[in-house]
Amino acid sequence: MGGTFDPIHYGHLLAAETARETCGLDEVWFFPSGEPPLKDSGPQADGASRLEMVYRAIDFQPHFRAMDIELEREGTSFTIDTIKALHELYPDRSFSIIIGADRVNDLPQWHEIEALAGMVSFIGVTRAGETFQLEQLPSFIADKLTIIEMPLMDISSTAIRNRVAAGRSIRFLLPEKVHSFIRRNGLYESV
Ligand SMILES: Nc1ncnc2c1ncn2[C@@H]1O[C@H](COP(=O)(O)OP(=O)(O)OP(=O)(O)O)[C@@H](O)[C@H]1O
Ligand SMILES: O=C(O)c1ccc[n+]([C@@H]2O[C@H](COP(=O)([O-])O)[C@@H](O)[C@H]2O)c1
Repeated sequence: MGGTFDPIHYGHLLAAETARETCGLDEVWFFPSGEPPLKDSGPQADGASRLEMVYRAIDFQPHFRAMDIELEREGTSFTIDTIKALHELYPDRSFSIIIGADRVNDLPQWHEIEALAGMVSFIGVTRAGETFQLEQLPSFIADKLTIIEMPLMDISSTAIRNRVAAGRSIRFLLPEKVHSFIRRNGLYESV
């Protein structure tokens, strides 16, 4: 499960856990993007902080791992490059990409999407405020896509950053260990 994770929140964690359970995944690996593709602006927090927040969020979860694979790579963090690297490192594993409904809808715009669809399957998770536009997807994507439902959580990293900048509470939108890291380091206090 890739993401900007700026910061990671309970929407990400519940999507991952629901996908793991529903699709019988062995593990979920979280990889924060270095330079997210298709986003208008880059992350506000640096890569090391976003990775640290992921580590704190998944602490003690035996089926969750965090990877710095995209933070170590230069340039735009295209998923296909990550999957190629993971296939080299773990040739006996097969991979699924977990994405929310917003990302499912923009799959046709992903870099080298035909090749990517040949290498992975996609798990699309419901997201509050987003509707799947499945009829827009070419069959080579639709054939590799499983849609699953999670209890909807109307949480986004943008809303969390805006709340911090406005001096509002972000408690219970993300794990307490992430919350304390944000407060201690003064993250997101200005927009
Ligand atoms: N509340 C949520 N429910 C389901 N999926 C989510 C939710 N929030 C994020 N996702 C999914 O998690 C992945 C990573 O998302 P990302 O890190 O961009 O978070 P975000 O909350 O969308 O961030 P931002 O508000 O900064 O755009 C994406 O596939 C996204 O669709
Ligand atoms: O590879 C691509 O072209 C591509 C385009 C858009 C999004 N992604 C990946 O989808 C994941 C979620 O993206 P985002 O922007 O919602 O954080 C993250 O791992 C991105 O690198 C990948």
